[in-house]
Amino acid sequence: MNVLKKTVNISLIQLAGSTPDKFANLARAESLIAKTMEQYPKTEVIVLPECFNSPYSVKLFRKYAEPIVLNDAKKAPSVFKLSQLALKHKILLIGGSIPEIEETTGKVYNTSLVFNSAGELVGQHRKLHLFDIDIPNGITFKESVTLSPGNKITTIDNSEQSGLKFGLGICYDMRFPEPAMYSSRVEHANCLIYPSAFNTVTGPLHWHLLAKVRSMDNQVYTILCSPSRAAEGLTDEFGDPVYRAYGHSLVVNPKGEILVEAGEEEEILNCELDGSVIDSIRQAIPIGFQRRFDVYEQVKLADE
Ligand SMILES: O=C(O)CCC(=O)C(=O)O
Repeated sequence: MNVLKKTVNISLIQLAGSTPDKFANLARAESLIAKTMEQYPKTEVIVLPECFNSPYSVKLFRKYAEPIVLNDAKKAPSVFKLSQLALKHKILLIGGSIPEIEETTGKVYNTSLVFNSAGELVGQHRKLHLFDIDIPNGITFKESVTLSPGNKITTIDNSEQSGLKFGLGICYDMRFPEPAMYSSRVEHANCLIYPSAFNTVTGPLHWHLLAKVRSMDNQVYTILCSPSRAAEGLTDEFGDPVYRAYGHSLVVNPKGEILVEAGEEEEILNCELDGSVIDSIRQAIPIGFQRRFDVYEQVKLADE
């Protein structure tokens, strides 16, 4: 079932990599959202990148973390700002992700917040799969040093307003086909959205492939939004190299074709998602109902 009955105008903001000043990062997001609305006034949905308000560093996530409380600019300035911006511009805002602290447990999560055009929080996703990898002579990263994983698959239904019903994941989550399939097949999402920040080692290897395969397997749109790439050789307050995101934010259609793609600099992308493309590819290549769950019973997720 495809609930995307109209076209949706969507913009992705490939924001400059976050500085150590949280309020400067929020102000940057605010001004780029305003610029997007000026340049692309038909925009109904805006997507921001992973950790857009904080440096991407396991040593710093806790310092930048805020609780998810509404209407409290002091306690949760990023949450407040995202809500205000969604309301001001009357958009569905997929607010990248921010480090979240759960006050009752002291646990820190990498969390994506979604606000509707009334500025209401309509969904949130805690990164389900933490980015713990070790590629010799490539990159070592261990989010689990400070972050805890979320425990649920997130599908957000904004079909009444924008037409979008989307599976929401954060970066490394895109490597796992099961939640994407669950959102698309069981919950009938028409789009998968991943605020992300791949790097210069795994980006060239897998970024485009992953976006295309998630779209192709599920015959839905896939949207990846990254920060722009930081200059080479910068170090942070600990003397550690500043994380260099891959860039290349993009939108892939349900056929697996890239519709728009950014380079490595700060950039705004805009495109239209068209629900009829989902219907036509599903008719032409009907893998949705050709599945043989009678043969691979154990991986059955839902009947067509
Ligand atoms: O999966 C990858 O290669 C990169 C993932 C990542 O950078 C992240 O989850 O933040």
